[in-house]
Amino acid sequence: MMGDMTQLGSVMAGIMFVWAIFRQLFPEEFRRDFRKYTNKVISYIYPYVEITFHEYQVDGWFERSKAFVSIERYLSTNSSTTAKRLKASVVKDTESVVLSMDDYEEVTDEFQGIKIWWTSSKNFPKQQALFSYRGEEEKRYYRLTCKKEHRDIITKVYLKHVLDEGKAIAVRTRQRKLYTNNKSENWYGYKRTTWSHIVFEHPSTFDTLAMNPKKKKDILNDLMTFSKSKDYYKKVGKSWKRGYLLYGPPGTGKSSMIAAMSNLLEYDIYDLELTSVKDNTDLRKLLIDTSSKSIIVIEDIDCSLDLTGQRKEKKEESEEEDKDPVVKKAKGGKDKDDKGSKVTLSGLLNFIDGLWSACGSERLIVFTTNYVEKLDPALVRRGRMDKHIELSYCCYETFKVLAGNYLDLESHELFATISRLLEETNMTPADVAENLMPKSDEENAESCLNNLIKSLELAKEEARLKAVEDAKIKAEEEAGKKNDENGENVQDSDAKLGDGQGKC
Ligand SMILES: Nc1ncnc2c1ncn2[C@@H]1O[C@H](COP(=O)(O)OP(=O)(O)OP(=O)(O)O)[C@@H](O)[C@H]1O
Ligand SMILES: [Mg+2]
Repeated sequence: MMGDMTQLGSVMAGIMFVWAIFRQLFPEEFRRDFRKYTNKVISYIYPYVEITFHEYQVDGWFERSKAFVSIERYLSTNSSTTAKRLKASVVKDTESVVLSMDDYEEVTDEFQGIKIWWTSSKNFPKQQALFSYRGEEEKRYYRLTCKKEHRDIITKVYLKHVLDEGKAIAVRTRQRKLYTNNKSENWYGYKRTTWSHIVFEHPSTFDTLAMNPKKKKDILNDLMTFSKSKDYYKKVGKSWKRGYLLYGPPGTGKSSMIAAMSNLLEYDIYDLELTSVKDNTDLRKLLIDTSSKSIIVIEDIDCSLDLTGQRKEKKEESEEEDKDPVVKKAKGGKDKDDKGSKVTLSGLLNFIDGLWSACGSERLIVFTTNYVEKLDPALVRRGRMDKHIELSYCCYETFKVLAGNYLDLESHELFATISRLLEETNMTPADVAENLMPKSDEENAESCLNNLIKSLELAKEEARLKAVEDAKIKAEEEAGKKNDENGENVQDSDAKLGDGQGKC
């Protein structure tokens, strides 16, 4: 091929020379017709087909062409063994070095016995633009050359293979990211930066997550099934996404589970802080800027905004305010624009499953809350939040996983005492884990278990005292109410210790 190309180069140089003289002698119209016919003749005798892939497309000014990026990845494995001059670049935000062929290099590839030539090159701008976002830098491109008779197989089969393989390499080598949304007012500039990110490295996995094994298996199956169900979702006409609602007291493992999900499926995490989002339109922009294979998380959804079952009242209220400025003034005199976030419940519902939510695919949406009962039923209905997972106080099964993780223990004579105490009192997995962690070199597994027993006994005693205190207050209130009727104190019968309800 190189020999062929050199010969061809000399022929072309000759043609160019003749062309220069020709330009001087003949008028423009004549030259145009002549050029048309010469191109026809050259394409007839030139035995190759060339396809060019530019780095930036005309309509995708900021974004590198996806095809170009995939080809670059594909050739990075191929060219690093065959090209003589390579270009090394550290992929943005990762530590891996990617080798790609340098400009004006040529590598060959083989597909089903067909030889393909790839060259990398660049064009220089004809003139300097007055104003350009990317600067008027050179425009790089890859050019594929193959024999004319292989045109069909190359365009229909080989190119698909290159793009798919390039994408697969990107997935294999990428580092996962944890994104957070920037405040809406910081978005505008020459490039919209709706999300900022860091590399995501959280050690939580489904192995380290302590919970009822049956429940854990069920969640694992659900996630794995989801990740493999592209065709199924298409068949039933649903966009490929799934909503999870994680609820339970603080320290029961909701955030740890999100990290474990991300580690299991290798998805990025978009941690959405709703209070920083100006309005529903900005919420939609954020959604559009998320990628596939990701988990969109809204933590503590009950605290994020006032979304707690007041959809109708809020609508009526704001209609009333809009109609009557006096009412608005009376309600604090604030203009709507003065408020922090104007995201509404219906904006959030649309974010989850409105038309725009179908713009990406393979996405999980996860809400967490400590108070599930406070949420509007519309927000958590099946179809939006498909799976509701309760993470609860530590039970014996949960404790056994933690003892295995923290102390490498599968059994111990103290386990029976701990099991009984866990039934009698409520302690979060976070507190149990803290007690199981050795605090000095002198501590061993047994002393850690004893620390836990002491803490559980203390928690039990505290719960008992609190229950007595609550009962006393309640009785006094009841007595106050009934004082005029019969003057008797009502004995409280509701005082309960941690009764192990809602565990596992
Ligand atoms: N189920 C669990 N399995 C393993 N570790 C846990 C579990 N629950 C809590 N922990 C430990 O406690 C710490 C706090 O847990 P996590 O942040 O996941 O709780 P959370 O439910 O998200 O709490 P919050 O409601 O306050 O956000 C974790 O770093 C982890 O070490
Ligand atoms: Mg949390």
